[in-house]
Amino acid sequence: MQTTVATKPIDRVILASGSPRRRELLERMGLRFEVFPAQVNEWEEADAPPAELVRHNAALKAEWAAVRKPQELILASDTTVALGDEVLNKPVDMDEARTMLGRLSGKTHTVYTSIALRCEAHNIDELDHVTSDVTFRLLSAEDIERYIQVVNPLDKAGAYGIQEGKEIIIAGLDGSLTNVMGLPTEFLTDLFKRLGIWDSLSS
Ligand SMILES: Cc1cn([C@H]2C[C@H](O)[C@@H](COP(=O)(O)OP(=O)(O)OP(=O)(O)O)O2)c(=O)[nH]c1=O
Repeated sequence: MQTTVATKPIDRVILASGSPRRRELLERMGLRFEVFPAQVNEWEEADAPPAELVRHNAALKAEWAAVRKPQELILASDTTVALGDEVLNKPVDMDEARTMLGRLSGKTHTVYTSIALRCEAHNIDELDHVTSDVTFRLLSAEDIERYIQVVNPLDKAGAYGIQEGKEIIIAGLDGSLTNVMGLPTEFLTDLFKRLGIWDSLSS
């Protein structure tokens, strides 16, 4: 005899991320959510195509959570910085952070953040990415030292956070600020509305 399992309505998001910025941005959106950080080995090659890299990593994180919580709506993301043809991920130490900030100095780079949304029970499987262009001020060695004293660069792609100490490093932004911080909230709002689940997540 076949048994059918009742499908649970979508009433919250499972954020498959350990990033405090993603949590904060989701809180600001006013949605019901729980945090369930995915434990995966991310693809981090410097010469990988950035769009493919962030999409691959978000899909990996979403998959990790979706197999463990097939009834839930899983949200996963990945952020990276692309300077020309090169991908700058999180620096491994302070020296690499200094080098990354020196390379970004006086230039415009592109920040890529992907969004993977999965719900096995409701057949939701969405994968996309958003880009923003960020221009750095011309930084002296003193500016870089001052910056890494006020901001921990080690847990951030490109060794900087646009949300912290931006007066030291940022000259301009073209695109979404929340995308640079790790979760493009405008894009996400539109996606939830398109899927018809915004009201059930926020009410
Ligand atoms: C460029 C930039 C990145 N970042 C952060 C966002 C991401 O948290 C981090 C990039 O690493 P990610 O691998 O995208 O995320 P994470 O490891 O912090 O969290 P998880 O994999 O569990 O979801 O860099 C900022 O906070 N501000 C910025 O301006």
